[in-house]
Amino acid sequence: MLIIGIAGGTGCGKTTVVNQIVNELPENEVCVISQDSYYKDTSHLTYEERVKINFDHPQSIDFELLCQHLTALRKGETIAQPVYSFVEHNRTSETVSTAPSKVIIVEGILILTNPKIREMFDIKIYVQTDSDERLIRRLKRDIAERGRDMDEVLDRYQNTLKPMHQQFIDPTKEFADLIIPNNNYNNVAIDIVRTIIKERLN
Ligand SMILES: Nc1ncnc2c1ncn2[C@@H]1O[C@H](COP(=O)(O)OP(=O)(O)O)[C@@H](O)[C@H]1O
Ligand SMILES: O=c1ccn([C@@H]2O[C@H](COP(=O)(O)O)[C@@H](O)[C@H]2O)c(=O)[nH]1
Repeated sequence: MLIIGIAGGTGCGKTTVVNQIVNELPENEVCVISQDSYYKDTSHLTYEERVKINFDHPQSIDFELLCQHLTALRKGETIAQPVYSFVEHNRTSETVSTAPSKVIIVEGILILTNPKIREMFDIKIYVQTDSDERLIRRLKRDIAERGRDMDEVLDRYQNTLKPMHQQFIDPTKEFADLIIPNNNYNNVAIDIVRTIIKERLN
């Protein structure tokens, strides 16, 4: 089994990179775990209280559950991956049954901040995109797909995203085996990662 961790600031293109990598690979050989599925369950809070959570701080993530799930997958067990709702800012009651596979890709802004999770990765990748480009992408995506408006995205960017990125996310670059520059679509880097995975699948 090969476990690949893909980190990088919000909007850097992690999800897009993962989709590009996975696209041409056999479906049953690769599974994807998103850190977003492991935001802590905050059902005991009201929506107004949940909106105020700092979702860019490592404490917002249930790393214990993520660690349990990765350990289970490594042992060949199927897990029930939680499904997160960005609109509700909360875990839903649904889960997705995720079976172990030869390659597991874990992606998320904070996955390299946790030493136990970091140790589980065979390859650590950091997707690097300039902050202005990330902000533009995040604005467009969150308005189109996550039910936000411009003021909300910009307030969150100034108050939490930027300081948390500087304090927690950007420093994890030093743990990466590979840094993928992603201001533009980087097909060469995608091909390299795909080649590494294909070698493992053969
Ligand atoms: N290299 C790129 N160039 C331009 N837009 C991109 C690029 N990569 C991703 N995007 C777009 O930027 C937005 C954020 O990308 P996404 O993959 O969701 O980032 P992340 O998962 O890191 O937050 C999406 O709307 C996506 O289509
Ligand atoms: O309820 C939530 C939980 C998280 N966020 C924001 O999402 C990003 C992480 O997702 P990416 O796909 O990597 O962008 C993080 O910056 C949180 O601020 C949210 O808005 N609401």
